[in-house]
Amino acid sequence: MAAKIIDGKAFAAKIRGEVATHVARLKEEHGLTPGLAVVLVGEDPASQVYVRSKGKQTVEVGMNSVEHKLEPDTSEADLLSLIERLNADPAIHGILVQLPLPDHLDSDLVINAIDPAKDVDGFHISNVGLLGTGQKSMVPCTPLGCLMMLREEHGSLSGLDAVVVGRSNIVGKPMAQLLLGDSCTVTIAHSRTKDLPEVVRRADIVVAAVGRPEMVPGDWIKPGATVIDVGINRIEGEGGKTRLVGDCHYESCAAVAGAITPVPGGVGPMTIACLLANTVTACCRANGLSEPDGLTA
Ligand SMILES: NC(=O)C1=CN([C@@H]2O[C@H](COP(=O)(O)OP(=O)(O)OC[C@H]3O[C@@H](n4cnc5c(N)ncnc54)[C@H](OP(=O)(O)O)[C@@H]3O)[C@@H](O)[C@H]2O)C=CC1
Ligand SMILES: Nc1nc(=O)c2c([nH]1)NC[C@@H]1CN(c3ccc(C(=O)N[C@@H](CCC(=O)O)C(=O)O)cc3)C=[N+]21
Repeated sequence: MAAKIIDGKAFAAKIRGEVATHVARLKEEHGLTPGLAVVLVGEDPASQVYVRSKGKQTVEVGMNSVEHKLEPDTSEADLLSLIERLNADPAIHGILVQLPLPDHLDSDLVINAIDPAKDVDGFHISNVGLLGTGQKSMVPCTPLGCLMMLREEHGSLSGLDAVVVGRSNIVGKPMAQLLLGDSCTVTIAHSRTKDLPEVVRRADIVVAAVGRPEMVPGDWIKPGATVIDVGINRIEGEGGKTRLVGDCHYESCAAVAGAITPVPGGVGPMTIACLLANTVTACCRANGLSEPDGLTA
C-alpha cells in the first residue's frame, strides 16, 4: 500500500486541545463559558450515537452542553419555539439541529429559524451566502474538517484539480466553495454526471460524499492523488456484525493514492472537532472578542 494514511482522529484531538485552551482563556479572562445546544427530534439510532458523542466531547473541552431530545411527532411550531428560546439565551452560543429531521418537518424552514450567528453547522442561508461570496461566516463542520486535512497535507491547494462527488447542501456544495476559495479548479459530480470514472481520474484531490458504500474503486484514482472519504456507511460484515465503510473502496484506493483518510478515524472525528471550534468562534464573535486563529477557514 502506497498511500499515506491521514489520521483524522489524531488531527481532531489536536484541534480539541486548541479549543480547550481557548475555552480556558475565555473563562479566566472574560468569565465566559461557550455553550452548545444540540436538538434531536426522534429516535434514529445513528443520530443518537452522534449526539451523545458531541455532548461528551463538548464537556471534555470545558464547554457547556445542552441536549434537547424531542418526540418524533413534535410539531413544527414547538420546534420553532424551542429554537426561538435558544436564539434568545445568552448562555447558548451554538445551536445544532440534528439532520435528517422527520418528514413532517420542513428542514429549510427550521434551519433558517436559527440565529445565523449561532448556526455552528453553517447551514443557514445567510451563512451559505456569506461563504459563497467569500465573506466571514460559520463554515459547515464536515467540509471545514476536510479542508483542514487537505491544507495540512498539501500546504497550498492553489491550481490543483479537485473533484467533489456529491452535491448535498451539507457536504458537497460547501466543500466545493471552500476548495474554490483555496483556488482549486473544482468539479462537482453527482448522480447524473457523465462518465464519473473519467472525471474522478483527472483529480489531484477527490472528496467522496455520496452515501454509497465503497463506490469509488482504486482504478478511478489518479496515482498520487489525495482521497478524502466522507462516507459513513454501516454494512453487514463477517459473522453478522455490522462494519463501518466509506464511499471509497479503501484497499484499492490506498494502493494508488498519495494520501487517504480512513473510515472510521478520518473525516468523522474532524467534523465533531470543527463543531467545537465553531462554537468557540461563535462565542468570541458574540462577545466582540478576537477569535482564535486556525480554527476556521
Ligand atoms: N463524516 C461525517 O462527518 C459525515 C458523513 N456524512 C456521510 O457522507 C455521505 C454523503 O452524505 P450527504 O452529502 O448528506 O448525502 P446526500 O444523500 O444528501 O447526497 C449524496 C450525493 O451523492 C450523489 N450520488 C448518489 N449516488 C451517486 C452515484 N451513483 N454517482 C454519483 N453521485 C451520486 C447524489 O447525487 P444527486 O444530487 O444527483 O442525487 C447526491 O448529490 C453519507 O455517507 C453520509 O453518511 C455526512 C455528513 C457528515
Ligand atoms: N445538523 C447536523 N450536523 C452534522 O454535522 C451532522 C448531522 N446533522 N447529521 C448526521 C451527520 C453525520 N455526522 C457525523 C459526525 C461524526 C461522525 C464520527 O465521528 N464518526 C466516527 C465513527 C463513529 C461510529 O463508530 O459510528 C469516525 O468516522 O471515526 C460521523 C458522522 C454529522 N452529521
